[in-house]
This record gives sequence, structure tokens and C-alpha cells, in this order.
Amino acid sequence: MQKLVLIRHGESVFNKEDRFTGWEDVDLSADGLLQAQNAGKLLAENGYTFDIGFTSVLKRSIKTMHFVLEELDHLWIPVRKSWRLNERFYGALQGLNKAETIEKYGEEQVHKWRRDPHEHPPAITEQDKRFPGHYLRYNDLTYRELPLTENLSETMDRALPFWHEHIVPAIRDGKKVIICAHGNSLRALIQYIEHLSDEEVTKLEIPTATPWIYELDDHLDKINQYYLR
Ligand SMILES: O=C(O)[C@@H](CO)OP(=O)(O)O
Repeated sequence: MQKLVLIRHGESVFNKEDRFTGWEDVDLSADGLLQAQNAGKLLAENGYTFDIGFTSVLKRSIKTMHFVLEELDHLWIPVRKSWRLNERFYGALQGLNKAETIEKYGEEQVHKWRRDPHEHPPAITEQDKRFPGHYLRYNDLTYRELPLTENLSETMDRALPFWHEHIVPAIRDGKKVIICAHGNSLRALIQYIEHLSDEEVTKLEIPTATPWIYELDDHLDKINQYYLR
């Protein structure tokens, strides 16, 4: 049996302001920072140790990983960052207030944009300042990999190569792994690990900075899952 720990970043400034975030690189809120430290304390109190961490290239996740590892006195472990673990790219919704967007487009449409695995939020153009092609950190992406919008199914398609190439080999190597990522990139991984249907994943809500523990068998199938609270 292998344990795997997933953790969504602590509350971000946009979470607090109820804004769509996606690849907008917003910081943790003051509460989010405390949440990350508390998650680290909880893992430490329960005797968790890690050999390697994986996170996105967005600072809310990178910092959450940092504060969790600091509480564990684990700042020395390798942490690999990849855009493939980034939040879902929310297109033209990024930065908009969620409640105002509901007022404008209606509850049903906004729910579809947020939770229907095949629904695309409105796309941005390459001229938009939110286009990832304008940012150094995405220099290594091919033109086709730079999103204008993304649905959950596409988030899964770009997260899974990283899962198979980097995370699975580490687990198979006997390494204790912690992944710090985002509501929707974690949703995609969980859908894959647990073979969830689209309907099941639609209902899945992941709280911020709450360690989600998997006990996995040799085939990396779930034996058990619980939150550490
Ligand atoms: O805004 C976002 O990027 C995500 C996570 O905060 O929101 P939602 O839960 O609506 O997918």
C-alpha cells in the first residue's frame, strides 16, 4: 500500500474576492497562508513525511507547498513544477466576479462553465493580456499547448502526461509524494484515479488546503480515501 497526498492551495486573493482565477497568478490571501501552515502542521502531527513534491507554476500553489513543507521541516525535498498542474484555463472569465457573472449570464450557464467537463468558457484572443503566450514561464509550450480557453476534459488531457511521466514513476519507486495543485487540475487527476463518471466529477468540490489522502494498491487503484482535518 502506498499513500499519496493531494492538496489544493490555500485561499487566494481571487477566491476571497469570488473571482474566476484560472491561470491568473494571484497570491494567497492572509487566511490562505494560515491555511497552508495549518495543513503542514496537521501532516506533521500525523507523522507524514515526503520524498518529493509536485506543483504548478502558479504562486498560490508554489507558496502553499512551501508553507506545508516548512511546517514539516521538509524544505529540502525536491519540488518539481509544471504548467500541466496549473488550474484550468478559464478564458475570458478570468478575473471576473462569479456572482456578477451569474447575474449577467444566469445560474445555469455559469454552472455549466464551471462544472460541465465538456463546456468551454468564452475564449480570449492572443491579443488579450491574459494570453499565456505573453509570459516567460510558458516559453517552452508549443503553440498548440497555449490555451485560449479550456474545459475540464482538456485540463485532464494536459495533466495526465505529467502524471504518467513524473508522478507515477516516483510512486512506483516507493517515494512518498505530495501534490499541491488547484481545484480543477486536482479534479481531473481524481477523476482519472477513481474512474469517476462526468456526473460524479461535476459534484466533486475540493476545499482549500485540506490534505486529501489516498491509500493506493500496487496498480495505483484506490483502496481508501479520506481528508486529514
Ligand atoms: O476560479 C477558478 O480558477 C476555480 C478555482 O477557484 O474556480 P471554480 O471552482 O469556479 O472552478
